[in-house]
Amino acid sequence: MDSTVRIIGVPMDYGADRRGVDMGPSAIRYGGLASELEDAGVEPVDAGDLLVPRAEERDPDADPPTRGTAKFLREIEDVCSRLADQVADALANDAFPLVLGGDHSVAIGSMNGSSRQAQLGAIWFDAHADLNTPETSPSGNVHGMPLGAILGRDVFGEMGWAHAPNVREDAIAYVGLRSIDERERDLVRDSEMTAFTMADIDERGMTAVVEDALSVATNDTDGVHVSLDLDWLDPTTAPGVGTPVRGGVTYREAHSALETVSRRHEEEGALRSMDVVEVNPILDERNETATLAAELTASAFGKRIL
Ligand SMILES: NC(=[NH2+])NCCC[C@H](N)C(=O)O
Ligand SMILES: [Mn+2]
Ligand SMILES: [Mn+2]
Repeated sequence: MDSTVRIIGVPMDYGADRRGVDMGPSAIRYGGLASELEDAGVEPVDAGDLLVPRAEERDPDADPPTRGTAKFLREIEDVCSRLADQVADALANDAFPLVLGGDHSVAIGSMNGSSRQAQLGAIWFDAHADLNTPETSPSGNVHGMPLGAILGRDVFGEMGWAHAPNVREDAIAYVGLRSIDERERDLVRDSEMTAFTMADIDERGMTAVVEDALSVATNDTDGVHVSLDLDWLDPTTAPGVGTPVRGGVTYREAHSALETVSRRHEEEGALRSMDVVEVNPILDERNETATLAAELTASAFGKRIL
């Protein structure tokens, strides 16, 4: 790959209950992101962090923390709208937008910006389906809703900052699902999305699964958004996440998955945008999860062992 990668940090934790994921962008940078990307042969340009007002500094009278059952939705709208502009600006300037979260609600902004001028497919590397809406969410946490938002489900359909009309359900593939809420299960089953669970990875191997996911996401689209939630990995390998789930992807499987993505990108220019989310330095051990996030990102951009 010969392109410029524009790094956009989003130090936001409004979408998650456990504090600390706002420090993810710094931790991933300290984990060696820029030099890893250089090793991958791309030129990283760091655009710095978006300004995210701290929860403690909000005017308590301005907006209640919970709107319906989506906590901090107004704050998330503010951040994601600005993020979408930044992502669109990067693409307009021939730079590849790489968004560092932050909790997974940042994906609403990344995918909105990335799909403004293009039909966008997506691969969702995650333990969770993130398909809730304020109506279905058991927690009210927006990091469990980004795909519900993008697809314009329930109230999100009326929210232009959330709903991304150029993202078709049938161009989205999950890889590594293993924790789905009760009401979400039917939503996933009844959707047109393709869901590869951990069981599929066990049976068929990571490479075959990711090849299929890429075929879903590139079918009749202009490019693919890769959303990498670090809780996709097993918590023994990636302990620094707020919602860990046992039985996740191994270190080597994860690299293999992103190497498969990069190979397809080299062949057909499949990748359009990416976000790396849910790294929580407070819960991490000596920054290993953030370092892993940096390494996996480099694999997606073509870093190879040999
Ligand atoms: N991006 C994440 N880590 N999402 C976790 C979501 C957990 C749960 N499904 C919820 O809606 O609250
Ligand atoms: Mn997750
Ligand atoms: Mn997620």
